[in-house]
Amino acid sequence: MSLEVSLKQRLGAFCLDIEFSTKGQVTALFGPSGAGKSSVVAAIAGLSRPSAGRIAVGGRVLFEAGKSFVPPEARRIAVVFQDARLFPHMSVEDNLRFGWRRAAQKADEAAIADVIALLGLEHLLSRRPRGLSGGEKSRVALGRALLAAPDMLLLDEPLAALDQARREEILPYLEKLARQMRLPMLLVTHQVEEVARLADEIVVLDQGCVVAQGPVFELLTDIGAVAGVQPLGAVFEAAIAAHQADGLTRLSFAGGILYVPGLSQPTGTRLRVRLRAEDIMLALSEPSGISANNVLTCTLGDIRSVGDHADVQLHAGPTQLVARITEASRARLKLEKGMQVYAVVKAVTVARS
Ligand SMILES: Nc1ncnc2c1ncn2[C@@H]1O[C@H](COP(=O)(O)OP(=O)(O)OP(=O)(O)O)[C@@H](O)[C@H]1O
Repeated sequence: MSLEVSLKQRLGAFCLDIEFSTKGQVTALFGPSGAGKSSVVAAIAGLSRPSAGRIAVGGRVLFEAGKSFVPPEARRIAVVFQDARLFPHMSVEDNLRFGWRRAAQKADEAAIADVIALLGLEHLLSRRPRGLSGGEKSRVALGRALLAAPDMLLLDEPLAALDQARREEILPYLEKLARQMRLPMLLVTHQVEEVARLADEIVVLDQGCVVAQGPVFELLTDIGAVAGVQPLGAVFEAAIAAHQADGLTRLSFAGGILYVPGLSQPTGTRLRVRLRAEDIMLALSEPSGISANNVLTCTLGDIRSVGDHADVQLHAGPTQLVARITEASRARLKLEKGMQVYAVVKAVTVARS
């Protein structure tokens, strides 16, 4: 389903002038604090009225300046905020069922059971929000939003209020959501790791404007000054090729083979892999006698100097990677575009398919 956003809006001294469209299943709205991300969410949800522009979801026009303004309750858009905003006087189950009432639909018990199972809420149903952990509250808020049967889910920094441990607890649920539900999502975040794990497309905002947009696979390795989503690092799809006797799992991807500590999923499972720029070292000849499990043969692409380090694009077959090395190393290795190099990968992160 497509999301088309074009809007102009003055908020005090701040000017929002936004134009983007996406067909991604999960689109990340990324940018520094104060870039305008929440203001865009508010406009899409119908919580504010831009002075100019048009907003459409799946071709259905929700706002067109001077012509139409669909009120928030009729937009079929659910929003999950970082503070969960549960009803304190209702049990978890009643909070969840409230979604159905808002959507003015008859409760579909099978759908409710599915969402409860998806988000692992079975043992919390009779509890009140007050006693729940931050991660549990976020899961209930997600469940309530899903049960409103929206056309699109807006997630406004749903993990921002959580500590690292709670984030790790809820990220797998978001990954499952992204994989199992066909529901398009717009995820507001300023965490690259969340983008890398969840998103297909990114829209980068700065000072009220869109400064870059594109597929996650491209933008997270883009070393251009504007687009660069820091910290840089490649994200790409791989499949489990084999579980080896030495305990490692072999992954194959379009640019080669990677070995990771044993995974539990069966052979053939498709996964998303992240290789951070800082976790790649470069060598001019194929290294031997090293502890790293992964060495990829690559061709050098563009190189960009940033202070005392250089960001180097690498092509492993059709897969684009990026490495961050010191300027001193770049000079010593006399790196130039088109050279063949060996990328020694120090760490591989495996996320959802
Ligand atoms: N109603 C308003 N009146 C005046 N200024 C506003 C209003 N709403 C937002 N702003 C300003 O607009 C700018 C963008 O705010 P917004 O909350 O959209 O940014 P953000 O990218 O979501 O930031 P964060 O990541 O910190 O949540 C900020 O400078 C904010 O102070």
